[in-house]
Amino acid sequence: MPILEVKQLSIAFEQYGKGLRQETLKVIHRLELTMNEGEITAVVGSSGSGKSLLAHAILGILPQNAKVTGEMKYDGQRLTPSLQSVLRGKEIAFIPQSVSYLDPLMKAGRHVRLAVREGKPAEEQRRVFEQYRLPRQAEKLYPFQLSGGMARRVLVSTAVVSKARLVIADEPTPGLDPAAIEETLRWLRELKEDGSAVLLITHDLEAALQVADQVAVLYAGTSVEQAPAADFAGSGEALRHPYSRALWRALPQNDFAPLAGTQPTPRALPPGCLFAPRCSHATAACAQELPEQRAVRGGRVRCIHAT
Ligand SMILES: Nc1ncnc2c1ncn2[C@@H]1O[C@H](COP(=O)(O)OP(=O)(O)OP(=O)(O)O)[C@@H](O)[C@H]1O
Ligand code: NI
Repeated sequence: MPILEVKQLSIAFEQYGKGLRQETLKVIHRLELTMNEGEITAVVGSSGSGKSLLAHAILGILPQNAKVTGEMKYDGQRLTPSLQSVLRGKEIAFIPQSVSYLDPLMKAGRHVRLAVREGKPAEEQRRVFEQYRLPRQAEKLYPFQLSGGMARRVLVSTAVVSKARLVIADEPTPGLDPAAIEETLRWLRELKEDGSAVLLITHDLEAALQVADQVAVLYAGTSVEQAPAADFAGSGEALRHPYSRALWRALPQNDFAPLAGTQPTPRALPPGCLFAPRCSHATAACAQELPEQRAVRGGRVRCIHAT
């Protein structure tokens, strides 16, 4: 049984537009994701594709003005707001995109001790600090006194001591040098070896493929494909969606060929398939309606032409 299933997730924001008229901005459209126990699932997509909103929806930390529809299941149970609040920070751990999620008034050691679920908090915290090469004195430091590298280690330590079954890491490698990226990916692999399922959110497909078992590709607020990581190979012939193939081909070790055009914004979405305006295979039928995501060759794809 999957540890997490997201089906037909849609998110809209009620907000005030020009002239204080209320408007509804649809940003996530029928997004789907399945995660298996003990696997690393990468969610890749460019800026604004909906990666962080997906994470926040799973955790139940979307802003008040977000309207959410669709279905999420954790370990076979409906992921309701009350279940989310029970699991959050415990069975489901979050390594946020920004260190600013650390409570500015809480010392690093206490932050980690509060997440300990098994064993003695003080002992576990010291053990994990050693494991992640955090100096003993760091436990007494406030977030603003930590270096960027130390703060990342504190965030990972917090996830590790919680022994979470599901760890969601939002963009854990932005702007890091190659050694720091390697290190962060190693931490994620260790979490997996310790039995956690890891959701790795990143715009860096190359980094994702170093650790992921499955890859979900997002575009303009929807999922276009979920595929085994092994399908990202050769010229991308095993992939099912033209956008996943384009992402793969754009990598430096492949054709390095950028895709022309830009991702549409929520205010200017095309009708039908959201990728159609940039797709060389698009036909008139593509503009009819947003295709459903369906099973094709051991993966899932949202494209009427995929075979
Ligand atoms: N609170 C909000 N109100 C209105 N629109 C929002 C809100 N939060 C996010 N959005 C919009 O939803 C879309 C998806 O945003 P999201 O933060 O999930 O993207 P992302 O894939 O995480 O991007 P990045 O790689 O830059 O972190 C974007 O178009 C964004 O502008
Ligand atoms: Ni984000």
